Amino acid sequence: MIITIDGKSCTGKSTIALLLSKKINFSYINSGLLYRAITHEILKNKIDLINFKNKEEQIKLLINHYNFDLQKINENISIFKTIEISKFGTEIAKLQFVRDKVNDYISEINSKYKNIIIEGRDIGTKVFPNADFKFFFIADIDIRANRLALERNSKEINKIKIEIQKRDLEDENRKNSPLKKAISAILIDTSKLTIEETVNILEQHLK
Ligand SMILES: Nc1ncnc2c1ncn2[C@@H]1O[C@H](COP(=O)(O)OP(=O)(O)OP(=O)(O)O)[C@@H](O)[C@H]1O
Ligand SMILES: Nc1ccn([C@@H]2O[C@H](COP(=O)(O)O)[C@@H](O)[C@H]2O)c(=O)n1
Repeated sequence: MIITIDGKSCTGKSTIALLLSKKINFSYINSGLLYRAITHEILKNKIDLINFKNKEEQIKLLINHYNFDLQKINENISIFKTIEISKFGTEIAKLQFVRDKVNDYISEINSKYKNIIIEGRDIGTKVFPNADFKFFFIADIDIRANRLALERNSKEINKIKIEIQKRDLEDENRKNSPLKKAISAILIDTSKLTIEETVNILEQHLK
């Protein structure tokens, strides 16, 4: 069985996907982390991502030789969650060859597991349009900004709000696999829900 969770930034996709996967004993893929890992690799190789349009061939060459190491990625989540990687990750995710690299890897993992939860932006629309269950998360922007500020231990709520809004806008308006709700996806507004309540609601839908 394939369960997909897509939605806007900071709506709780990865938190809920991880907890639900443990509760119902499913495997779990956080596709955003894969985009972040590629972005980290590019920055590590000193490719300047400001105005990277003329560096696409260089990036393509690097990505061709890059192999995802899920264990290493999961051990270094905090490194991938920086503001810099969040910002450039959204730019890098616009490139179709990057999306192909991530989606090929997702397909490879999926082929090894019977039951899986995958979260991201285009999983229910593009990657697994025939998934068994699809969810789409939304939440009030102020609540999302407060949640991320809490996570980062920051008081810069307004700055964080602008950062999230910018990422949503870029994800929704890009040409390749834009963020949008699949028609068959169940809409979940996490604004007033606790983490536990959200997990329980999803579990109820699966019954
Ligand atoms: N229902 C909730 N109530 C309170 N806090 C929540 C809730 N859901 C998630 N959070 C918190 O909000 C923050 C963002 O959640 P999370 O990283 O899971 O979102 P996301 O949608 O995966 O974000 P992104 O796509 O940007 O990676 C986390 O600190 C998480 O603990
Ligand atoms: N399926 C996906 C998942 C993510 N992205 C892009 O990657 C960025 C980082 O993802 P997070 O979920 O970790 O925030 C995100 O802002 C998207 O631009 C994507 O395009 N498709």
